[in-house]
Amino acid sequence: MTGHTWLDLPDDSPFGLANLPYGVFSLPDGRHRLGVRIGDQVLDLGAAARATGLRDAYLDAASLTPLLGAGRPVWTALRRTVTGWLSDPAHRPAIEPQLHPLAEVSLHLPFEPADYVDFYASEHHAANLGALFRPGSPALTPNWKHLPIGYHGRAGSLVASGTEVVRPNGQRRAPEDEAPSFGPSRRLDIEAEVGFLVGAPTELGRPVSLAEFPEHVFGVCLVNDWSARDLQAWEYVPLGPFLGKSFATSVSPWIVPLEALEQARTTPPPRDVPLLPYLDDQDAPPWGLDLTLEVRLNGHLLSRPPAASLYWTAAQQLAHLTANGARLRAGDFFASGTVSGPAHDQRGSLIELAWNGTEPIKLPDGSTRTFLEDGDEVVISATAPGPGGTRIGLGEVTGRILPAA
Ligand SMILES: O=C(O)/C=C/C(=O)CC(=O)CC(=O)O
Ligand SMILES: [Ca+2]
Ligand SMILES: [Mg+2]
Repeated sequence: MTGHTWLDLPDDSPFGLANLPYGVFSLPDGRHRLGVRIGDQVLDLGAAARATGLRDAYLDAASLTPLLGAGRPVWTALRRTVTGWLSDPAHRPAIEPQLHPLAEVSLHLPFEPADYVDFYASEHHAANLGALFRPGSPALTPNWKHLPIGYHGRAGSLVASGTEVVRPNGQRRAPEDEAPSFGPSRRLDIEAEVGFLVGAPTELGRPVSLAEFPEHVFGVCLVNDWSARDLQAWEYVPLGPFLGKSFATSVSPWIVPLEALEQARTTPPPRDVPLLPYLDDQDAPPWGLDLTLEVRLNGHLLSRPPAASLYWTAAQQLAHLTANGARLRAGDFFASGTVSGPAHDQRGSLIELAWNGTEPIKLPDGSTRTFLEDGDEVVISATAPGPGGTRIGLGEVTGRILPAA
């Protein structure tokens, strides 16, 4: 799948032929179109199909959702077609006019979200949050190593990267407060996560096995699960996260196909307890992913969370999500949970990096942060190993904080 492109592109481009991520873009006419990123350009898929005589209704859609529903054989054939367009010089006259510089297009949320689930796959993150939210109790709850814990998020609050995030208002009660009050969150945080886009639907009642993961998951992107820690800490017992996380969840614009992450696949950490058969991946092909995330606040690198350290894989999360027969729909989306590695500079949230406000982070401009301030901009990016020592780019998910309404 690598080979050479007729485009003028360095061999080590993170957006070369080995990647070819999908997104949705618009030109000044405002119409949403499907695109594939190659280098710093976007190929208009619908226009390329027309120019080459390919009749494929999925490519004329305004979102990825119809293509998602078509399933793995269609995804594989399309990837082969696009690779041919960009590598065979015979296609150049038809394809080249359908390329647009990235700087001249607007990027959008590339799918219509169906359901959204957020998991909790990092042992390091779970142990840190356990220590901060539940001091005196064991760091991990008794179920943690037996099942991938998750909660249903708010699909309608998924937003495109670059969408400004208004500081949420809500109820909060600090330990020293006698009663709760209503107002702007004072503890606004980020969570650096990996997102997984479904893909081929299932019928109600049919679980998806570990082995079926690639038949149902189309690709991978980046997520910032903005979290108001003060709202969360007061509201979450006993039903879990609610308004503290449902005001905005930012999604990166490029969905990297699973095929592009073949070299990134890795064995997850050793399991400490035997797993029930539907989750036991000892003898299954591994779905750990060696993605290195980078979290920047106002341009300053805060941390490099390693997704390879996640205890639960996305294949296990999907198997668990459907174990009760819950069905999948095209546009379902799930996130890994905050990616935090064992080291301090691998933590994926500010509550961990600044240890609940007790160890403020120093920024190069001389200021410090415990949580986000109005005007702060957060950028989460990632790369993965690609063929022949190259890197696959996942792009970035960005957002800036606006003052509360
Ligand atoms: O431990 C808790 O009560 C809460 C944890 C989180 O806020 C994390 C969450 O959203 C799941 C994750 O991203 O890992
Ligand atoms: Ca989260
Ligand atoms: Mg829903």
